[in-house]
Amino acid sequence: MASEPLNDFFLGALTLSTAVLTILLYKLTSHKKEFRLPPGPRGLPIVGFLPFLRPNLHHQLTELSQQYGPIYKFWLGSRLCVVLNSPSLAKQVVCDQDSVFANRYPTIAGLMATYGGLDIGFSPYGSYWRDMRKLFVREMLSSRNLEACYSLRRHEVRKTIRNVHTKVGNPVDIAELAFLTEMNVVTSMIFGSDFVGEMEKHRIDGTEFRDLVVSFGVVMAKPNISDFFPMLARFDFQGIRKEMEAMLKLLDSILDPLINQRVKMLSDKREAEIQKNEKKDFMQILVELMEQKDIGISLDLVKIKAILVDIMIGGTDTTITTVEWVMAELLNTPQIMAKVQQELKDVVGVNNIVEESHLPNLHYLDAVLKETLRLHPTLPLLFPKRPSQSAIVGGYTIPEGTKVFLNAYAIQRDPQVWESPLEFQPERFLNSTNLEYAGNNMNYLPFGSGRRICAGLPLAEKMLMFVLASLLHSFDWKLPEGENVDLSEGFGLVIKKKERLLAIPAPRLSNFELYQ
Ligand code: HEM
Repeated sequence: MASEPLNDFFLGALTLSTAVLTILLYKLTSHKKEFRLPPGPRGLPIVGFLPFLRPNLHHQLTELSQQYGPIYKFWLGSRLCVVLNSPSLAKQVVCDQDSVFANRYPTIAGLMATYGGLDIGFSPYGSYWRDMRKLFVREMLSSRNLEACYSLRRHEVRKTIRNVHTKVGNPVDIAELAFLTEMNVVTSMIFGSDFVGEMEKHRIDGTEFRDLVVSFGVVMAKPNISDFFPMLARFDFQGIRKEMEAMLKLLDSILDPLINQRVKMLSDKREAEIQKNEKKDFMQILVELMEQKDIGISLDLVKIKAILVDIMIGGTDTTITTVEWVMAELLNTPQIMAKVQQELKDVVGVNNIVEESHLPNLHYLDAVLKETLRLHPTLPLLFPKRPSQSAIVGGYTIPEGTKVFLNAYAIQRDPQVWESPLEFQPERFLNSTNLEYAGNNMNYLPFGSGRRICAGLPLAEKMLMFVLASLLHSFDWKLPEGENVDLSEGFGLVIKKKERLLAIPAPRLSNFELYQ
């Protein structure tokens, strides 16, 4: 945190922030009787707790709960933050007062990346968000549409299996493999099976596009001083706004021609070129929705791009990271890996390939995935919430506009909630009927809860299960000689493994044709 721009900005911030802080303190103390803020660590004048933040925020926030209790506060610059670390506090926010806490706290980079919060994830709670989310969940991710683009997912996953088969006996970087697979699956679901071909038509390089998607995630994860001191935002001390502007320009140059071509195809009514239902991609669904008047929202080019950002940036990194964590946990516990593979043998068979129709019967793999997301929630603090009015939580006042973190990481590893919480035990999910992803059980929140629960959940679950089942059914995996699995975490918005996981595949199926 203590980088050069910080030094520069401290001086400038001093004067401006003193005024803000004085007003805030006056407001709080002059209402002492009504306000009872949670306890919390003291910070420094002006900057608050900012200089003490460590890169792995969820670890630090979990440690602080041991000192200050399940609800505590701290200041980051002029911003009051409150952290909730227990299931009962979570319930008060995402069940009892969900509509009050349904607003987001978007960062400057996040807002820019989503064309000013025109997406689903960062748009403020209200009718626009409701219509966009409805369109996404009911129209794009309806069972019918997910079914309709199954052949696209299948095609890309089979390509990955063929690719891994060429690497048999050699170490494979699992995150890279998961990245290529997910990116191919996602881009083909969005743009159709010949995404690369379509891009080439418009002289766009596929690698450049993938690098751009990665860079979006990196820039969005950078701590931005302008987020803590909004008055300083126009100075853009760290150059994050500038970086984001350049990336958006590049993204526009890639997406605009692809979308415009589809719009033109539709308006020309060149039926022959428009894919039929059995292979409908998201672009086609979106441009068709643009023409419809009864969907509650008037879609345009920019809104379509904002939705695509949610899918490409929000959807891929979380999924890839989860695939890597599952493989790491399985390589670390060979007896659990053996059980997963036995199940695949029983359900799919060794003379067959995995189809999505097998997934509902893979109960043990499902439990492995759930247990992985318990120990390694990719967004451990979910998306911070912003109450639209002052609220009482745990007997304390949370003023309007506070940045509220719901610490799913702490809850999912809490010894008062989970037996042997640090052990990887998928069995705990096998016999429980109420530990689903739907966010109804406050002990388990990897996709969040309430009205702003992950909108991509049906697709995420399908893609994760399909990719994992295919990799584990087709190959045996082992670590390179002398290597152990390192389960430590890296830093970022999405919590990845610190060390890349390398694993060596060996064919598991006797029939060579199943790899073709
Ligand atoms: C392992 C995979 C994934 C995980 C763990 C995950 C997790 C999450 C979490 C924790 C949230 C915030 C919920 C909250 O604040 O209560 C969220 C929001 C969201 N996710 Fe996911 N996600 C995943 C995959 C996806 C995919 C594949 C998509 C899109 C295709 C997606 C789209 C979204 C959207 C649009 C939101 C914002 C919802 C709203 O604000 O209404 N996610 N996700």
